[in-house]
Amino acid sequence: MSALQVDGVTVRFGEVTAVDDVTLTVEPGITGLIGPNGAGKTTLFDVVSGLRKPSSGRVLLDGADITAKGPHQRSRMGVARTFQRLEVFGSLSVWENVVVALESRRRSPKLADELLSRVGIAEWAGSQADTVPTGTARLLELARALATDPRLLLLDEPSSGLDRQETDAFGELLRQLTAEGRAVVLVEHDMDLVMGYCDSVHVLNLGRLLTSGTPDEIRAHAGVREAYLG
Ligand SMILES: Nc1ncnc2c1ncn2[C@@H]1O[C@H](COP(=O)(O)OP(=O)(O)OP(=O)(O)O)[C@@H](O)[C@H]1O
Repeated sequence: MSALQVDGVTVRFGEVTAVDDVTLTVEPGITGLIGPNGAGKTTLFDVVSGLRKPSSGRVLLDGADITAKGPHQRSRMGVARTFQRLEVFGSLSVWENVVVALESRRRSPKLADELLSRVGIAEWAGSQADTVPTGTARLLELARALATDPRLLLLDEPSSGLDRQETDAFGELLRQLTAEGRAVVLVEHDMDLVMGYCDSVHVLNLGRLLTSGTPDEIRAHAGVREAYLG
């Protein structure tokens, strides 16, 4: 059974159709969601995480229809998400940010150190969150998402702010997370990360699903090169 099914989802903002009858599945592993600016990637994440109700269509998590459920219910069901614009608590320390996320699930604060080590930012634990570099703040967002022990992890441009070496370490971390049975979906413009680490890729263009396939299939697809890869 697919971890996630998006079934005929359409989102309209007035005259603009941001997501246009998109049907796709996400299997356990790493899935890329790519496409030019304005293709509808973030809007689709909003629909999957429950922040936006689709104009039509359904969302299924492990086969169960969650379309009517709100973001908190989905979060409790195992959906976690990070944002393109960072959403950490700036006045709290890095460590406290993770503790807040753990406590929201009644999980032990003792897990915070382990999570910070896991994402590679343990040395920043005592720093105030709004003083750390962007790449570190992105990894903190990931640690906060992992604090909820998600089955489905939606990451919106997680590698921005990371250098090449950090991006590769990040890709390896994603592999470990999926080895634990989690499904990871990546909205990402860094094609080395997408092509190097994704098991499958969906391409959106102007709100529609252009194609889906393995990284090699996507690279070879003439329409994708024209619309996006250049
Ligand atoms: N709240 C909104 N109100 C009106 N239009 C919106 C809103 N949110 C998104 N849109 C429009 O919907 C379309 C899809 O936007 P979306 O942000 O989902 O694209 P994206 O693929 O995530 O782009 P990017 O790579 O630039 O983040 C765009 O035309 C955008 O202008």
